Amino acid sequence: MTPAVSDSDLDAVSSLQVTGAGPARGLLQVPGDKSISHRAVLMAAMAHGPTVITGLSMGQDVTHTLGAVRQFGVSVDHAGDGRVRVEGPIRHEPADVLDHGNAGTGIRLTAGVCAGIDGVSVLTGDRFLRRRPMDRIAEPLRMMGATVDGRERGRLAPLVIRGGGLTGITYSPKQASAQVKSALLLAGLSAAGPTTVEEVHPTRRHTEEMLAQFGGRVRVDGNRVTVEPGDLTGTEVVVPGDPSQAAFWAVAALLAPEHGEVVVENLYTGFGRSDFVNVLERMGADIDFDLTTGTLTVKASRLRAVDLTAEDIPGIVDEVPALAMAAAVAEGTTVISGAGELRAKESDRIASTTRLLRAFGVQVSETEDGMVIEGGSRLRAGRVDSHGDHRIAMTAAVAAACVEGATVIDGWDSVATSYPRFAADLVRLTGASAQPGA
Ligand SMILES: O=C(O)C1=C[C@@H](OP(=O)(O)O)[C@@H](O)[C@H](O)C1
Ligand SMILES: C=C(OP(=O)(O)O)C(=O)O
Repeated sequence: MTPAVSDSDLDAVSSLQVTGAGPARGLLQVPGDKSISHRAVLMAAMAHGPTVITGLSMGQDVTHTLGAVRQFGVSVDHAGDGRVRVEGPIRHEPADVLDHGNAGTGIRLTAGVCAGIDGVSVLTGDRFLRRRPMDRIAEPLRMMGATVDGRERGRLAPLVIRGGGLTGITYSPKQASAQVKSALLLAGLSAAGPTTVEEVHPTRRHTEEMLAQFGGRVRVDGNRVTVEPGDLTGTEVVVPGDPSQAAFWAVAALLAPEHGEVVVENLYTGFGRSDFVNVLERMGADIDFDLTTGTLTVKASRLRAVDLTAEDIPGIVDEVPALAMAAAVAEGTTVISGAGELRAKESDRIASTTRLLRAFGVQVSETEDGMVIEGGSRLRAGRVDSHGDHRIAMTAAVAAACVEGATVIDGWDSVATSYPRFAADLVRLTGASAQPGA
């Protein structure tokens, strides 16, 4: 008999062993959206008057953002169930180093806030985050007038920012990156004159949407977004469920040809986050996303290969590992290209996804900006390393749940950055057993 799994015990294990039972079946709600949660906390900290946030992500990434805003002397009252009261505004430089853990969104957006503060801020993170490029925000923030330094000539964290006295700029980021856009818009709130970001490919619009909600003056015109300097006012924020987390359950319903059926409720329905639904539809999945309720319904289907190119990537940037696993069981060869940005995530996700698929017996080759996946595989249990990347670990877990035998996932503790209790949901929805791995 499988030992009882306590909900949170498995979050902290460094290796998780999953013994498969079949595809996912059932109804669930996923954690509050991580992107929206970071922004809600930062804008609440910048705003005048209290903000009450409900449904906040309880993952470590967002907990680090809450820790960061406390360093600015902002009051944070956390009820522990995703309900938080934050009362700003930030009035001075942080009292200590801002530790963002594993969170790229956390450090880059907070850097934008720090650039607007008259004082010095030091921002850092874990060994994975300290390897990720920061020049993408450092360069434009310098153009606005901040002093930004860091390791490797200001390219890597720890970053040291001396902010204040900014001037608005018009800037076109080289990458399609909502993080870069958001860092500049947050800095622009305290700049002299408007700040405009022009995107090559449109990216998620949470910052634009939430600035408006906090009373900021923001204009969106096609791929151009402009913020005018001004104060924010505290408000109420209800964070919907995270579509990127729902993607794992969609794939978990589809990895076996029969029996899978998952319903995920209360998801964010706005721009740029549910393109994985369209991709799975292109692959032949029986999938429906109700935009009025935010309910995603996925049923077992025979999948076919798909070509994913640079145009597709910004809308599925965090879902590629899960979609690649779906492609492994689809009929035909899937080609993913134009995905070079994936090399700058928590892990080099082109390399780590390729290794992940191979561990399950899939034939896959890595290219400079993507991968070629031979479909029609019968997945087999193996041993996988997450490389410190929650999305690799969660993709491995849903695949492991659908295959016979035991799979060990090393680096499982990375999952707590975005989805505490993922293992408990996995056990409930798939009938798989999960225990600490040896
Ligand atoms: O703005 C955001 O909340 C995010 C933007 C994306 O990163 P990039 O801006 O680097 O593409 C995404 O990968 C990340 O998980 C969250
Ligand atoms: C890339 C991600 O997040 P971040 O950049 O915030 O670390 C992610 O969650 O997949």
